[in-house]
Amino acid sequence: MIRFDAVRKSYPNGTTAVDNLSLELAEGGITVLVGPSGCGKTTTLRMINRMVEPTSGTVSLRGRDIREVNAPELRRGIGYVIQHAGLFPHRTILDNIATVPLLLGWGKKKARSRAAELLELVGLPADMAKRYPNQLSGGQQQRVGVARALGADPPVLLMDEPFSAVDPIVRAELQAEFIRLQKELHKTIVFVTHDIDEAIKLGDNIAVFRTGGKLAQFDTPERLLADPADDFVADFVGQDRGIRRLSFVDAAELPLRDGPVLPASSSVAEARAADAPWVLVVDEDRRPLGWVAAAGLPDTGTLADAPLTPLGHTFSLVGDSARAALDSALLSPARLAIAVDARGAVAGVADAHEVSTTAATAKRTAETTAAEATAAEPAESETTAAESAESEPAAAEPTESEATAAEPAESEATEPAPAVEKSAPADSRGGGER
Ligand SMILES: Nc1ncnc2c1ncn2[C@@H]1O[C@H](COP(=O)(O)OP(=O)(O)OP(=O)(O)O)[C@@H](O)[C@H]1O
Repeated sequence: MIRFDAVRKSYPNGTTAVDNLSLELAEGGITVLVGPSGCGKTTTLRMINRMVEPTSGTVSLRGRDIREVNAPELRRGIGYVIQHAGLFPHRTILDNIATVPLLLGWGKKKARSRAAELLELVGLPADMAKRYPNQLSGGQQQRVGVARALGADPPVLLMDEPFSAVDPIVRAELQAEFIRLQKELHKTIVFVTHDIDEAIKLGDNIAVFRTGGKLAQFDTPERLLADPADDFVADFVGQDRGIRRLSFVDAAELPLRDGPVLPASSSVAEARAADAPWVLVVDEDRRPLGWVAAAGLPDTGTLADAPLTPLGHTFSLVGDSARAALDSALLSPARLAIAVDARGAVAGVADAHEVSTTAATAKRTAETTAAEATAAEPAESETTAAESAESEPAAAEPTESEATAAEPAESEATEPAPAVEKSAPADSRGGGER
């Protein structure tokens, strides 16, 4: 969908913002660009909608060199979301969202009805339509920013640290909402963040950049965690990557042991015979009721008479990850994770060590799957290469600073969506906000 071929961007002051970048971004997926401050993430993103022109190399969209497409036309198909949302302060929320449809000449009625749909799509109540941006919280404004970028239903969305300016709780909500939206919309999204946790949570693929604008690794989150290309990437993804990786291991792959698991009708003598510090007590359908400590067993009777300690969390063999199993083990009074099947019946137990040592096997699984997927991918389209070869050489373009300065925000249907008002410093280099 989006392809960088040997792309370089350097500035007259000698800074190389992006150095020899070759990268292919899949259609309909989220690619996250991540790395330390100043490593070239934003520059890379802005080269996709021609807010920044490469010094050399080629960026292509669906096989077409983007220099062949005039910038306004290109941007019509590319939504753009920035930190702080960059909303127009003197326009209502509805009119903010309707910006791009209006610029495209949809007519007020149709544009506003589309905006109302989008307001709902991003999870905001209809009565917010008439408010102004300063009457919304940061998280709500950010949702409006996303809605506005989706105005003309662009196939591509560029998002530059869209959730960085809100507190961690709102941020987690926005991320969850974003994942839900993407499941519905299947946009091709390029997402910039400096936060590796956010990258792992959201990315189908992650490009890790190092200072100097060099690509350090481009991989799925699973492979990034399992097999960092070098010390820089290993450091960047963090010391706890082993634990993070468990999120990508299906709980159904974990080895389980049988117990001790006993029905509440079992005798105390049977529980003692199990010779374990804790016994898991289940009902007649094997649904877990609680733990009983060997030390707390009554002298006689059944387990129904024994004092039960609450279970903590169980994990499901259907849909949960090994990470949920690890949490379950660590939070369990017996230090054992309880696996339940689709009916909620106990399938077995595992301790934290058993869960975490599956990482080694899981690593092989993830690698094999990735290798198989790569092998199965069709070769690059011949037509694409031919089309590029036949195309006219691109005309000389204004520099990005000229282009940005010269384009008044609301002048035409050609601004990157959303357009940035002249007064809004959020996305301007001189504004010092980023
Ligand atoms: N117009 C410019 N003139 C000179 N240098 C620039 C210009 N724009 C960006 N740079 C430099 O290029 C490098 C990459 O900048 P870029 O904004 O792409 O990094 P980033 O990874 O997005 O950083 P951050 O996470 O801090 O936003 C930085 O060193 C930056 O100072």
